[in-house]
Amino acid sequence: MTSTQRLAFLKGHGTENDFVIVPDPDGLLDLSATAVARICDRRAGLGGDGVLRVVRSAAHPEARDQAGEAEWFMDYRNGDGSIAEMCGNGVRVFARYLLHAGLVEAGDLAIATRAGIRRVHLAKSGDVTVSMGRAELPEESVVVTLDGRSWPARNVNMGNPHAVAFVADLAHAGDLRDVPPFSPAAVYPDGVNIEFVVDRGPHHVAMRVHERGSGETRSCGTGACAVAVAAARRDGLDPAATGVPVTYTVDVLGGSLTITELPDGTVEMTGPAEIVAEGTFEAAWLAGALA
Ligand SMILES: N[C@@H](CCC[C@H](N)C(=O)O)C(=O)O
Repeated sequence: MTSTQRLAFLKGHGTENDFVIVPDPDGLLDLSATAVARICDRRAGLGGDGVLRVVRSAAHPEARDQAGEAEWFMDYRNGDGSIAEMCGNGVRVFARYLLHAGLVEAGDLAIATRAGIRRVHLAKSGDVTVSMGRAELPEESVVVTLDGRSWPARNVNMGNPHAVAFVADLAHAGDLRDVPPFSPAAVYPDGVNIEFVVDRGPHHVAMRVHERGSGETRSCGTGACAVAVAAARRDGLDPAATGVPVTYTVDVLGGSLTITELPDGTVEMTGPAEIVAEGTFEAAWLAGALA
């Protein structure tokens, strides 16, 4: 594809974690980190927490081995252009786009991601449910530091890395845009997403998040899953041990997600996904962004 061809985009969000969707079924677009960062720029670009490039699995070198199970690959990029393994809100919006574009039918479908296949239940409208795989909780304890204060945190991997810190007040997360928190680079050599969590009631928590590669966002789906599993273990609950599923409501700045951990260890996430606009990139601007 040359940069002078018309390139379509859509804009969508899931609990206000917003994405620019770029359909590129044949994988022809050379989307550099710089181009993604320019597209996600909220003043000089379209604006978004990240980009969802929609590519046929068979046309993407990282997804060819998943093509037998999942026709479409979610090539997710953070707002700074970096690549991440997985995006929970993104995969719901991705599925909603596939239906919107007539590329799939409502019902059950599989989507290829860098973290492996994710199975999605997609109704014609309303919430989308995704099976997010198993959470891994390495034993080592980690510490989250922000603006001179520190909290113990739980290391949770949902395909991508998270540090979950329970705090007394979400205001302790301060202004995450100005002062990014950090956690030990030895544990997280590729960076980490950091969640600050408070209790709201039984099986009900609220979080704020600083995302690797995107800064503070209004929601993070993988983060909400990590938070729910960390909260369950803290509360002495483990579905693998009891055979009883455990559900938490996780409030985020942009809404609410329902997270259920099943006895087989898999985590299901249910939440909204909306397409809000579609258009085409202005050719001259796109040529500059892709240069
Ligand atoms: N917002 C996402 C997570 C996106 C990736 C993350 N920033 C990372 O680098 O791991 C979600 O909804 O899960």
